[in-house]
This record gives sequence, C-alpha cells and structure tokens, in this order.
Amino acid sequence: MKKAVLVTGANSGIGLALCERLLCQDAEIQLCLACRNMQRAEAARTALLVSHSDAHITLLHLDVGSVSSVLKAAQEVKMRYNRLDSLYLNAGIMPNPQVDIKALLKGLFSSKVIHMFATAEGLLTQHDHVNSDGLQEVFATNLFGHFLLVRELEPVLCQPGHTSRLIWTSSSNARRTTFSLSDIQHQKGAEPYSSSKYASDLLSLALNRHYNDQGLYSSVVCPGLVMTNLTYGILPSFFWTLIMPVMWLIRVFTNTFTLTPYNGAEALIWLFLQNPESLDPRAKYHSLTSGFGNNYTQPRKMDIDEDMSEALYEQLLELESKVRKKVKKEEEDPRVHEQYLHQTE
Ligand SMILES: NC(=O)C1=CN([C@@H]2O[C@H](COP(=O)(O)OP(=O)(O)OC[C@H]3O[C@@H](n4cnc5c(N)ncnc54)[C@H](OP(=O)(O)O)[C@@H]3O)[C@@H](O)[C@H]2O)C=CC1
Ligand SMILES: CC(C)=CCC[C@@H](C)[C@H]1CC[C@H]2C3=C(CC[C@]12C)[C@@]1(C)CCC(=O)[C@@H](C)[C@@H]1CC3
Repeated sequence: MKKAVLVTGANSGIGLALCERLLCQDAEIQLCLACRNMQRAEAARTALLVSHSDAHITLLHLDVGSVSSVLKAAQEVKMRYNRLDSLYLNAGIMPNPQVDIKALLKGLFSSKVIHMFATAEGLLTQHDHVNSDGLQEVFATNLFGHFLLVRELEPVLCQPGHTSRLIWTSSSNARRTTFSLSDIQHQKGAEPYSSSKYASDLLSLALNRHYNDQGLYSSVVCPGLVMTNLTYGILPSFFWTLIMPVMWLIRVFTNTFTLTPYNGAEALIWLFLQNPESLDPRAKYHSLTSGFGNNYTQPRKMDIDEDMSEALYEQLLELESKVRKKVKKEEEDPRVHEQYLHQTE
C-alpha cells in the first residue's frame, strides 16, 4: 500500500529537501505539502515534479500558528486520507533574532568553542509577540499548533494493526534552562526558540507514553546548522557567503555544521527508514556531516525527564481545551473574537 506522508513547512529549506529525498527513497508515496503560503507551496510542488514527474504530490493550506487554520486543515486531511503513515512536524520560526557579538568573541577563545558553535548557547535571543489567538507566536508555531494537529489527526494516525510516526524538527539549541513549567509559552524570557524546541523534546517523550499502545511513535531530530531562510534571518546572506570558508573549516571540528538542507534532512530520512518501535524515545537523532562531507545520523540522549514531560503534556491538554471552547464560542458568535482582539490591543 502507498504510504501517506505529510510535511509541515514543506515549501523551503529542510522541509523541501526532505520532500525531495522522500521521493528519491520511495517514488510511490502520497506526499502532502502543508504550507501557509499556497504560492510558495505550488512553487515547491513544481520544483519537486521536475525530478519526479510521476510523483503524487498534493498541497494543504496550513498556518500552524493559527488555531482555526490547524483545525480546518486537520478536517481536510481526515477527508483525504484513511491513514497517515508519517507526519513531519517541521515548520518553525525564529523571529527577530539577535546575536550577542560579545559572547561570540568571548566564546571563540574559550574551551567551549565547539559546544558554542553546535548549540549557539548564550549567543542568540529573539523578540516574540502575541498572535491573534492570544498565544506567544513562537510557542504557537513551533509547538502548540503541531500538538493540536497531532491531537486532531488521532483517527488517521492511530489505526489498529498499523504503526505511524511523528518526526519533530527540534534543535540542539533546545536547552532546559530556557524552559519553565510556570511559563511554557516563554512570555518572560528572551529565548522563545530554545524554549519551544526544549518543549518539543519533552512533548515527544510524553506522546510516546500516551500513544505507543495505539501504534503511534514520536521522535525528535536536530538537522544541525543549515543555511536556510531561518539562518539568513539571523545574519545577512552576504555575511554568510563571506564566512563560508570558515564554516567549512569549522565542520572539521564539529560535525553539526551540516550546512545544506539536503545534509540537514539526513536524520529525518533515516528515521523514515527505521522501524519506529526500535527507536529510543529519549534520544534526539542528529543529522551530522563529517569534514569529508559524509552524512550520517547519530542518536544522543536528551536532557529530559518523565515528570516534566507529563506536566507539560497536562498543561497542553488544558490549553487545548481552552482554545477549543473559544473557537466554539466564536463559531456561535463571531463578535466574541472581535471583542477579544480589542481587549488584547
Ligand atoms: N536551519 C537550521 O540551522 C535549523 C533549523 N531547525 C528547524 O528546522 C525547521 C525548518 O526550518 P528551516 O528549513 O531551517 O527554515 P525555513 O525558514 O527555510 O523553513 C521553515 C518552514 O516553515 C514554514 N513555516 C513557518 N511558519 C509557519 C506557519 N505558521 N505555518 C506553516 N508553515 C510555517 C515556512 O514557511 P514560509 O516559507 O511561508 O515562511 C517554511 O516552509 C524549523 O523547525 C527550524 O526550527 C532546527 C535546527 C537548525
Ligand atoms: C561561524 C561564525 C564565525 C559566525 C557565526 C556565529 C553565529 C551567527 C552562529 C554560530 C552558531 C550558530 C547556530 C545557529 C545560528 C547561527 C549561529 C548562532 C542555530 C541556533 C540556528 C538554529 C538552530 O536550531 C541551531 C541548531 C543552530 C545552532 C548553531
């Protein structure tokens, strides 16, 4: 039977490279590109069809940062598919990033230089804001929208006698100290990206605990440092071009500088080929590229614990129930949403 695979954020970067590699791996798959911008989605589909002219590729409008869009898209998926084999939770944002140049220079001459280049620890901050659902945008996009999608797609992901998988594009930038159970949306800090990625690591563990007995398995990946729209948003592209030779040199010392979206998609493809039951729920699967340019996947233990993951899961369920009630009220009376927007202005 043809496998159905859905990829969020499939129109560029790692998501698009993943789609290309999935089609090379299995030309028969039914591939669904879930994107917020249909023009960019169509362009991605056209590009994929150049090298895979017979491929079965469909588009789905999904703004993962919007509750109503997620609910609508999920309805559409349930109409299109009886079963979803793989769901890649890949869409992600890092708005208004700022690099701490002082910390970068200091780090360059410290013993932690390799760790700094691999994780960007202490180097990056972002400015986040509240979206029209009243949620922090980074949390809503990188985590909550995807959580809601998974919950909505339960009937097509949990099919008796079958296994399905969730694959989260997390990051080695995920750090325990940036995440707090008393502020899961990271309203107070300046590292919402790291916090949201740490939350996805915790959530993946919780999803395994709650869904493995229904045949659904979840894994997390770090694609390494990849040159995409996300990284071009951190520093201007001319700067990246200038320092490219340095980046190739750094790759000799840290295999996490995968640099191309193709290389970054390595662990995402590797997981697609594994039996999900054989995977370690506490491991993050890293895409790595050696100094000679060879790609490989390596599992590394995550700094997460069961209690924290369960506590986050419970808070997400609570938030889910709140937003569902709000959506229901708005459906009954659209003025509720307008009033809500006035209040948050
Ligand atoms: N690049 C890197 O070094 C690393 C990236 N990652 C993660 O990899 C993932 C892919 O990012 P990458 O390929 O680098 O960057 P890109 O910006 O190229 O890709 C991000 C994708 O997510 C989509 N997206 C963003 N917001 C939404 C939304 N609200 N709804 C639907 N789609 C959305 C973008 O769509 P649009 O084109 O419309 O903006 C785009 O297709 C992210 O989760 C990122 O955090 C992790 C570690 C390292
Ligand atoms: C390479 C030189 C000389 C300068 C670049 C310095 C930083 C801009 C760069 C160093 C480590 C990078 C990094 C990321 C972004 C750019 C850096 C901070 C990420 C945070 C990008 C997104 C991720 O999810 C992480 C895995 C990356 C970790 C490393």
